[in-house]
Amino acid sequence: MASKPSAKTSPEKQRRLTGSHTQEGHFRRPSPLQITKASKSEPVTPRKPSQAVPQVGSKQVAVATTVERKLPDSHKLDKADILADKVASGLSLSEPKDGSAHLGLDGNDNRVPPEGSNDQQKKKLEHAVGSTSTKVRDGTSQLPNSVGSTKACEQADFVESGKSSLQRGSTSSDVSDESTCSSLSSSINKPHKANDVRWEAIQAVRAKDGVLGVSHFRLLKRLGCGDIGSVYLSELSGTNCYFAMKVMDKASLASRKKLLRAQTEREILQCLDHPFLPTLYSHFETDKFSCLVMEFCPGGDLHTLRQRQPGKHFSERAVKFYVAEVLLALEYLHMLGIIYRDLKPENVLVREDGHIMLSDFDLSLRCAVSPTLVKSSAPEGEPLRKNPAYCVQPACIEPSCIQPSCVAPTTCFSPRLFLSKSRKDRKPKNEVGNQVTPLPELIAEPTDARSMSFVGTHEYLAPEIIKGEGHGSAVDWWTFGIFLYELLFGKTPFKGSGNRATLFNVVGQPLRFPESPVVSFSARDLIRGLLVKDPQHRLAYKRGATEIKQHPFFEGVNWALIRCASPPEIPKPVEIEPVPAPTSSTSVKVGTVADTRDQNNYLEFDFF
Ligand SMILES: Nc1ncnc2c1ncn2[C@@H]1O[C@H](COP(=O)(O)OP(=O)(O)OP(=O)(O)O)[C@@H](O)[C@H]1O
Repeated sequence: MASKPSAKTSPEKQRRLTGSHTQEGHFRRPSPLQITKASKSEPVTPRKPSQAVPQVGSKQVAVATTVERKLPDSHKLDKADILADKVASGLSLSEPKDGSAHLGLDGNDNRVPPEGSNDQQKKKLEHAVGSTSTKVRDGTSQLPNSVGSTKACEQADFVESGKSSLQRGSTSSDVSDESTCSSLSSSINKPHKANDVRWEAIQAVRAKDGVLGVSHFRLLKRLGCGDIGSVYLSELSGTNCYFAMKVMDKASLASRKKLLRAQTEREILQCLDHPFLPTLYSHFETDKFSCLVMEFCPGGDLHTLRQRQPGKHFSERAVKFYVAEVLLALEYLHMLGIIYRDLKPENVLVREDGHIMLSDFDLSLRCAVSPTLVKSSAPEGEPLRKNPAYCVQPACIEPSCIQPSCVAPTTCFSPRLFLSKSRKDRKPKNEVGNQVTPLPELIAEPTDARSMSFVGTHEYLAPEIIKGEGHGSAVDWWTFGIFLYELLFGKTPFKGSGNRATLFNVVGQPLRFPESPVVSFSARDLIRGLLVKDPQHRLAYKRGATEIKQHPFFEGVNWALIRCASPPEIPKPVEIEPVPAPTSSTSVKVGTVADTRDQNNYLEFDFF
């Protein structure tokens, strides 16, 4: 008997929406800017359940349900928000020599006092905030064309009214701040996806019909809604292949000055070819919409999954798995010159096989990077290029690209590279025969990147972003530390009673650990290394992921084969009842995507 999954909206991102939070687990964290703007004109609407699950034939499709968090009814513009606006709009695009100068504030006002003198810190930050608000009111932005973004989920633009989920939105200044931007290849070339049945299905349609378009897809369910679009579970008609299709209303993007952001995301997605990053199968445009066809992740997001854990936190073993995969994804992104900037559990989706996929690249920063192989596994004296084992091309930095066959998945977490003393003479069980030499050490950190944008999510914002000092790739290592902390302890370390308090805490409060749950010394040590407020003294500042991978917390992780390790949890497949064959999937003349509705068990709207 087929069972329907409980129909809820997609993993929300409400942490991006502002408001006071009462209890952990009830609110999504917001981001200052979007909140600010949204709150001025309209109250934030709580999420509502999404449309019923469509029946898509007697297939098994795992569709994750999500945990809802209550949202505050309305949001107030607070000084921290104004600071956000100020930082977003009042800064020069040039690479900062001294970030404070860009704020137009006295340098001292912008500096945070040493930890411990919290009152003093507050006063100084208050001062900065005050100056900021004045600037904003005076409209003295140094960037005339910069636009503060409303990051709230403006779902009415895209989907039927009242059916959208609110999202914990990320803050962004929407400033094109790439000071050292490199152009990314736009070719869709994904050698690691060669045997993917979904590619084959798409190629078959292309071969048959010439081009792939929206009419080839059936939209089955809205999975979620972000700042720039809505994402739908879609089936490539008649193929049993499911995709996540992100649909963006071009007029809405243009009116909200978000075209650049959408373009950034598309260009980044086109570049990616990594097991823990999304595959972009196709991109097409209609008169009204821009559509991205991506891999569908049925397991929901890590935020939702965490809510379901006992004590609302993951076991340390599970955390090790998830953060290790995220680390590899970030490493790859940095190697491509992409600073992600929006790491949080909501953006980490769970694939059908339980492995993760980092999503949402519209806040990412592209920059120049020169990946360097600092240590080869080749015997001394042997030139690197004579060692065919490792490829240092950005497209395949992942050492697993040279390990195509994965014969012993359970060894992925067995001690291999970083053996403790007691184990050093012991041979790891089931050691994979073709991986006996140490992995090479590759540094792919875009250390020269600088941005002055205010992007992220309150609880995840790095101090240097809040202070407007200019930031680079180290922000990803800060957010990685917050992410690790949240997965382990079930909450973030600097969360205050409101957004403003949170920002003060991030900048001025020392890191503290709760007494429970008990976590290992190595986990706390890693967090301490990552949550260093001065980015230059932060772990991974210079050598990026390489430094983090060598931390004892990851002892035993087989980086090359982690994609074959057993995940902590595999999403349950949900059987969906069959539906009558549709007559047409995109022919209903309903105007816009905003008119999307559930009809004949699948969603239809007019794309043209
Ligand atoms: N590949 C996917 N598989 C399953 N669900 C997805 C996928 N991609 C996105 N979603 C769902 O859709 C929601 C919105 O997607 P997405 O994050 O891409 O929108 P966005 O406009 O970029 O949002 P943001 O406000 O974060 O910029 C996500 O929260 C997630 O629940």
